[in-house]
Parts: sequence; C-alpha cells; structure tokens
Amino acid sequence: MPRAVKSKAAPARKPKGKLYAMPEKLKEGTVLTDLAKGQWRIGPSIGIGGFGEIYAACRNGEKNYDAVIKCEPHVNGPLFVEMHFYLRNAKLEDINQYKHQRGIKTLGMPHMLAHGSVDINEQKHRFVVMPRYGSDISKFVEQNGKRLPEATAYRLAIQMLDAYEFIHNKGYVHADLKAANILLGLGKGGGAQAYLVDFGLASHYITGVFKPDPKKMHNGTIEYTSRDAHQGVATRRADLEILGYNLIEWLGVELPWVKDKLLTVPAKVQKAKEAFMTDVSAALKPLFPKGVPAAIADFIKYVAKLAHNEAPDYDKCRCYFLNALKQMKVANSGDLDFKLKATSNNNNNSSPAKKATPRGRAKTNKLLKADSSADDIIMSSEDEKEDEAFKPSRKLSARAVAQSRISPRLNGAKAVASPKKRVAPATPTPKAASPNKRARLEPDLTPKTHGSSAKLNSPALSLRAARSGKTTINNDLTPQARPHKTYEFNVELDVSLDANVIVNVRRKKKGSSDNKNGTPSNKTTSASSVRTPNAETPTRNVNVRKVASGKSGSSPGSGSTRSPRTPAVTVRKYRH
Ligand SMILES: Nc1ncnc2c1ncn2[C@@H]1O[C@H](COP(=O)(O)OP(=O)(O)OP(=O)(O)O)[C@@H](O)[C@H]1O
Repeated sequence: MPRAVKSKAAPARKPKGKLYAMPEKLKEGTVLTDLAKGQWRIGPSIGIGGFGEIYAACRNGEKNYDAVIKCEPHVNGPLFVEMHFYLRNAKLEDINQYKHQRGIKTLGMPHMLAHGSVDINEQKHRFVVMPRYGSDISKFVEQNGKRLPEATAYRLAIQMLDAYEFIHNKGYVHADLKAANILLGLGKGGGAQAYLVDFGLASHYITGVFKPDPKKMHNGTIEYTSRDAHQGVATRRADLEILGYNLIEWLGVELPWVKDKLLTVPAKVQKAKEAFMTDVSAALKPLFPKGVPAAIADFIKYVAKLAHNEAPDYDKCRCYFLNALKQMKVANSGDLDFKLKATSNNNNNSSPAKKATPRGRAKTNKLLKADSSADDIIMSSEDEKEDEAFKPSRKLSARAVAQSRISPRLNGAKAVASPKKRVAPATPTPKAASPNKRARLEPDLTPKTHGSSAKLNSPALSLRAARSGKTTINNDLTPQARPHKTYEFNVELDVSLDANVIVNVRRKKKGSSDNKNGTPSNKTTSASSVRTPNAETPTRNVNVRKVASGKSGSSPGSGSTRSPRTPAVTVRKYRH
C-alpha cells in the first residue's frame, strides 16, 4: 500500500461541525497503487465534494490526466457504496454490451477504472479511479440565471432516463440526480453526452411491500428528494420524480418548497411534495403562468400515477421529451447547447404549452420511436481492469461503516444536524440480492399512489435541517447503539421500530435467595415497571424508561399505526 505525503500521525480530518471524516490531502505527484497493481499519479485537485476530494490523475508514466481519483477516509460510507455499485453493475464491458443490445451509441453511465486503499498521514483512505469528464451542468445552470435552454433540459432528461434504465435494470436506483451530479463528456463527442455521476446514495430498490424506513428518511438533496425517499424507501418512480423536480428548475421555475423557504424542515418539504403530486395539473399551473409545457406535465403526471414497485415505461417517458424536441424542431444530437436564446426560457419556453396549444397534448401522447442516442461514440481511453479478487473486509462493511455513523441524539436543539454534514453513509450491502429475488419476497400491500396520510409530524423529522443543493444522508436519525451490556431475559418487548427506550434489568446474583429461579432482581429507578410474580418466570421486574417523547402517527403502506419514534413500550411476560 503506498504511503502518501508526510507520515505525521493525525486523525482523519474532521472539520468542526462535520460529522463525517474529511480526507487527508494528497500531494500532487503522489503515486497510488490500485488493487490490480496499476499505478496512478495524482494531479491537481479538481473538486471537493461533500464527502471527499477529487483529483485529476493519470497512469504513472503517462502525461494525459484523463482520469480522476476520488479519495475518502475508509470509514466513510458513500465511497464504499459507490465503489461497490461500480464493481457490481458498471463494468465497462457490461455498459458496452448493454449499448450494443439496445442499439444505442452512447450512454451516460460512468465506470470505474480501478480502486484501492492508501495510508495518508496514517489514516486509511479508499480511492476509486474513474474516467475524467468535463464540466458539470450546475455551472451552466448558474451562468444562465438558474435555468437551461428548454430543448437542452429535454435532451438531458432523455439521457438521464437512459442512465436510469440501465441502473434500474441492475436493480439499483441512483437517488441523487441534480445538475452538480451530471457531467459532460470530454473529448470528441463529449459535449453531446452527459454522464450521471455520484453513486454514493445508490441502493437496491424495493419491489415488494412499501415500508418506510426512519433510518433513511429524507436522504438525498432536499429540493429534489422524492416523496418515497422522504419516507426512506428506494423506488424507481422516485428517481423519475427527482428528475421531474430538476426539470422544473432547469426551466427557470422555483420549486414551491424552495419559494416558500421550507428547505430547512424536511417534513414540510415532504408535505409540500405530497400536495404537489396529488394534483399535478393544479400544482404546475401557477408555476408556468403562460402555459405548462406539455412534456413536463405529461411526464410528472405519469410519475405521479406510478405504483411504488412498478417498472417505469422509459420509452414512454423519453417520448414525451422527444416529441417536445420534434415540435421545437431541435435535433436530439450534436453538442448540448447551454446558451440561452433571447426569446426562450421565459418560464414558459418556446415549446407548445398546454394552455397555448391544446392540441399539442394529443400530439405528445403519440409515441415516437425512441432513439435517445447522440451521434458520436464516446469511449473510455482505458479498459476497466476489474479486480475480481477484491472482497470488502467484513469488518469494514459492517463495523467500520457503522463507526462512521455519528448520530446526534434527537431530544434537544443540539440534535439539529447541519445538512451539509455527511452524517452517515447508507448502510453498505456487500452482497447484493438480485432484483428478481427481491420481487419474490413480499406481496404488494401498498396503495398505488402516495396517500396524503403520510406521517409528517414526527418530532424527529422536524428536528433535522437540510441545506439547499447538498446531498444529505440522514442516518443521523438513528440513535447510536448504547454501549451498555446486554442481558438475556425472558420478557417480550413490543417496541415500535427504533423507539428510544432504556430497559434496566438487574443481573442475577449467584446464590441469592431471591434468585432461586434464575430470576434477576431489578432496579426500580425508572418511570414504569412491570412485575412478573410467576415463579417460573426468570425475570420478575423490568423497568422501561422513556428516552424521548413523540407523537403517534401512521405510516402509509406500512400497516403500522405507530410512529417509528413513538417511545411507548409494551412489556409482556414471556410464557414457555
Ligand atoms: N469523473 C469526474 N470527472 C470530472 N469531474 C468530476 C468527476 N467526478 C466528480 N467530479 C467533480 O467533482 C464534483 C463532486 O463530485 P461528487 O459529486 O462525485 O463528489 P461527492 O463528494 O459525492 O459530492 P456531493 O456532495 O455532491 O455528493 C462534481 O460536481 C464534479 O464537478
């Protein structure tokens, strides 16, 4: 393992206020050796993401910095997740085969060139090597006063749908599409194809029952987080919804929850999105006073109708945008044009709007033959050399990642985590279950659309804040495991998921007359206690103390009538 920079012992940099470790700096010229013994020279830093640093890089001995190296402390989860996503799903040969099968020339899916570990200042870091891409789209959005040319927005939508289709085919969702995570290609034809990067939030989507997961609630970038992601559930329709919110913004329209300054309260954003998606037509109307673009209306309405476990019709979605391009007489090929025309993008753009041209709608529903590929082929300069032998250490996959979780307690103002903090990674799953396997797991018990009955009022949810434009991973909602000893005792606790309770049980004293039946006697310091006088029962007295108070609520589709944060606990005697 190469050793980089000076060997002064230091903890992984953890900037004040950040709950995840930031990487040590890599010096330009440092050579890293990947797991397949390939050597990479570090070039200048080209960006710092929320979680790590990104450097230009080249093969040692070469001069062309056509790769990038993303480096993060080993304990950080997102790069672990991203690396495994690439290892399992995005090998260059898989991507090429997919393109061949589909008859498409380009696909905005990045791949990994190499990966490995490096000690920097005695801190173990993980790095992945990827092809270097060009500018990210957010720069153009900013330059244009927070908008893109309408046709370009539609072309990007088509390209992102292509990438989604590939990712979803592998059983995963991306969950964090935004302009900053869309990069243009480099080199010949690079300007015609955009790539979806940053798979730090990628996870398996569900195909069975819809079960809200408090540990993952609100993951993503708050403006665009889907309603399902607000509930901690990974679905394919969620990816499409995220794209829909981005599209609205790319057309120069402020999203209602941005306009209303709700971003610091995820539960309010969630509520606003639920309302928005319940009546898409009514919600879009005031956003586009001169007429809602048909492609946007049709796409978002389609997404709103999708069931949580339904496979999207990607062709149908692409056709909404292809039809719009056709009507705008813009070819879906050549370099993406980021220059605003003087007449376009007046929040209503130049495409036929529903209000202006009622007939436009009928036209857009007529599906064109989907051909989203641009004309040029962009190939990586390097073939990916996978290290098949790589196996993540068990220690890392389960424990180290768990260690990186720093979960502020929720009962107090201190619990408000800065959204900029990458608090905890999504739990890595080293062994992926195939999507088909998952499909067999459980029947669909969930209503097709989101109910307005989503649990929005949990105090835990409103404690969190989020910051505009930044990816947030909200495992900080999960209280850290208490370091207390665990005793085995035979009472059954019906505790709603993730409730904060402390259970005190005094350990049995050897030879104690009180414990002839092996029954531990108990402390009686807590708020409530349950006596089990039956002599056959080893445990006589268990104390259960509330840690935090909360409200009850119901989670749609979960079948549960209690908030995951509800601290109420039922203690029952366990009968043999
Ligand atoms: N392959 C690449 N080629 C060129 N630039 C890249 C590449 N990957 C990332 N970047 C640049 O670095 C920035 C951060 O990358 P990335 O989003 O992957 O990092 P992150 O730490 O996960 O950040 P985030 O806070 O957005 O999650 C991107 O917006 C982009 O500008």
